[in-house]
Amino acid sequence: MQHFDLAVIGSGTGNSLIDERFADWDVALIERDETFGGTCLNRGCIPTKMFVLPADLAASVAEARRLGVQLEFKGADWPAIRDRIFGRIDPISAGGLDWRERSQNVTVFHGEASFVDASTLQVGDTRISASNIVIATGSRPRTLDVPGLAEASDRVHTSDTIMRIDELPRRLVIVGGGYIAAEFAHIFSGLGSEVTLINRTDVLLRHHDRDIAQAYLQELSHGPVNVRLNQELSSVEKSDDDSLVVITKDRNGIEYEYFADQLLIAVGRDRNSDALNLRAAGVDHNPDGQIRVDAQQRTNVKGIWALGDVSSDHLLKHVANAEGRTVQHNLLHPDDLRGTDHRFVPQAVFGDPQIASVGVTEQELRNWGAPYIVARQRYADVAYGWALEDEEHFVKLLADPRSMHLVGAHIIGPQASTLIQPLIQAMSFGQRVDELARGQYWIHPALPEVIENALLKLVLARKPGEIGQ
Ligand SMILES: Cc1cc2nc3c(=O)[nH]c(=O)nc-3n(C[C@H](O)[C@H](O)[C@H](O)COP(=O)(O)OP(=O)(O)OC[C@H]3O[C@@H](n4cnc5c(N)ncnc54)[C@H](O)[C@@H]3O)c2cc1C
Ligand SMILES: NC(=O)c1ccc[n+]([C@@H]2O[C@H](COP(=O)([O-])OP(=O)(O)OC[C@H]3O[C@@H](n4cnc5c(N)ncnc54)[C@H](O)[C@@H]3O)[C@@H](O)[C@H]2O)c1
Repeated sequence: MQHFDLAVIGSGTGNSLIDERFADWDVALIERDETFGGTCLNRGCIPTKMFVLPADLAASVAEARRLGVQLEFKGADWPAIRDRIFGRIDPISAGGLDWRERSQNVTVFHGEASFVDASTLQVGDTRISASNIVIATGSRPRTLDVPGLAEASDRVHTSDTIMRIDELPRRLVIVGGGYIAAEFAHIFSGLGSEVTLINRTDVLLRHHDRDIAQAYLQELSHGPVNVRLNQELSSVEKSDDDSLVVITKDRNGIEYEYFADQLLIAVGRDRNSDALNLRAAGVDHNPDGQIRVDAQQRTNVKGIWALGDVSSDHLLKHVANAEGRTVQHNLLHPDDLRGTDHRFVPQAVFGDPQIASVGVTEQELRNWGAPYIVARQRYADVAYGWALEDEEHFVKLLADPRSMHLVGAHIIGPQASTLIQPLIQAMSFGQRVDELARGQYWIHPALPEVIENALLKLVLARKPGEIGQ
């Protein structure tokens, strides 16, 4: 049996952690999928955002009209967009595998890894052992089990397959109300599909601050997407003209029918720990399959580490990357272990509108009974917002009135994912609201003035009894 210094399971973030500092380690990298490089590259963050940009351009026609510029949307060439995107991504994935297979010290195993014991893995017919094992197996789309879904599988998709379809569907039904539903609703409605989004509750983007989630729902409902709330998928049939008939039920048992060409299921993700035979290694996990790790990314079994979607509370690539850096450091410096900083994890939804957030929501602060001050700043009330003729969008900031540190920042509107960065920085480095607002220039009349003004409102919101240092 071949022995390695390190075995890494999963070629997403797992592959990135094997850098030149491991040049004198004998490493095994195991991947079960045909494509190399994991979710973000092949079927996640990167292709979705490459589709979002053309959708943004298509949607800008309506924006332009409001500003007196007559643009015309003549349609989207889906095959050309798809082939451009995957014509870029697929070679990166193939090139990554090729490069890895030629690495002197790394052996790539193609197959599904499972534990035989705490230091032994089975991959197909091959058995290997390793002094350290990193589990970086990610997550996969959750599927639903309703009648008719399997029979219609050629037109039922998850985020794994929807981006590769042959043509832009005339009618797309999306089931789900989270990140993936929001981003694909924008992509397909922007490019010209009739999109119906069905969610089982009355809240979309449920983990976001309630004001932001409500504003998003309002805007989506008044835009090109047909939003249907409080309905659950109950079955799928085919109509006489070969359309998909998506049948849902509300809480009173009333049935609804939607006709579609394609159906996208976006109801969350399951962690890829079920195939690993964790019991053989004694690795602890939660009932939902989330592998338990400490701040140093160690499982309960010495020498077994985990990172990314399979173990993290945050299913986000920047978090997987940060956890990967922790594992790298800790493998290389076993006497000087570091932890991953999960204090201020930002996230952005690249829908229309964009949403970005970091820190806690107002609802969380209320539930905890924590003191807070809040400021809301509309885009409409800063100069660049005038240029945008913006009416709906805003920044919402939450701070601790005693320390004047930000505890939450939530933005809905143009460039939200970029605007939020100075707030993440301030929270991470412990800058006070007043320092951030007045300790630097804010370019006039650029859009970040919406952040500056929100910060100034927070300064004014502090009552005399709440003066900090
Ligand atoms: C549509 C979509 C859009 C997204 N957009 C964003 C975004 O904009 N920003 C963001 O931060 N995050 C985004 N994410 C989330 C992000 O893609 C993930 O958080 C990230 O890719 C997780 O990385 P990972 O290394 O943990 O897992 P992965 O990249 O999924 O890698 C795990 C690998 O392990 C392999 N594997 C699993 N089990 C085994 C086994 N037993 N043996 C061998 N190999 C195995 C898998 O095949 C896979 O290749 C998005 C996700 C999706 C689905
Ligand atoms: N921009 C980004 O950073 C980005 C983009 C896409 C995905 N992601 C990551 O991927 C994760 C998964 O995304 P997601 O959108 O699949 O999950 P999600 O957890 O964000 O949303 C799942 C949605 O499905 C609904 N749902 C669950 N079960 C259902 C059922 N049986 N019937 C109908 N609806 C049901 C839920 O109410 C919820 O609205 C996200 O949590 C996020 O971390 C991030």
